[in-house]
Amino acid sequence: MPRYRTGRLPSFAYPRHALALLVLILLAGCQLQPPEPADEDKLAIDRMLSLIDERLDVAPVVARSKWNSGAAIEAPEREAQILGRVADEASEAGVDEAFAREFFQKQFDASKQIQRRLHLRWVQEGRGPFASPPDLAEEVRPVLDRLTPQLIDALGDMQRIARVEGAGRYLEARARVLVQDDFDGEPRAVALAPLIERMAR
Ligand SMILES: O=C(O)C(=O)C[C@]1(C(=O)O)C=C[C@@H](O)C=C1
Repeated sequence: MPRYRTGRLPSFAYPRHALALLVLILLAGCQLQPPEPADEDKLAIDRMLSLIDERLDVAPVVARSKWNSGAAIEAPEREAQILGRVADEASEAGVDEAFAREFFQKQFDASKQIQRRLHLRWVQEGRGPFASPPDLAEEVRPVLDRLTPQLIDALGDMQRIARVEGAGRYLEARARVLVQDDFDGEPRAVALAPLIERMAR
């Protein structure tokens, strides 16, 4: 005897499968939407990145000044002077001193990378001196000094939002837009490393 399907099974079971499938799709959708920091935190990250960019932008000016004067790219006494100030101001602003020092050391390293690469390029080009480059002590270093307290302030914000989910991912994506880098992204990666290491993805 043929067994007849009653028709109950499809009308009962398929809607349940469809519902389960819908729930799975919705859950997958939730997983595909990575968490994003709040607008206020995004603004703080953008400000930090713009300051890093501004600081890196001074490196070619330093390079031109040193090209003319023949001064060494590495200036350890100047780094020590900045780091001393950074330590004082960071502790006043409630920023972890080791974090602030590491951050500024990486900004020096990124600047030196840019300066070395430019000098190498100018050697290869057989470049002569630049016409009236700015004075390092009188004109260029004061620009960097004005950025120092602003960067420390921004580091305080980064410390506060370091555990915000998605902050690190947002920072990395925005860095490609806000921090220019004419050297294969290497100096930029160096400058950003202390932040990327600490920010939750
Ligand atoms: O002031 C200089 O001589 C620079 O080259 C700039 C800078 C900096 O980024 O502040 C970079 C490298 C030096 O070792 C010291 C300081």
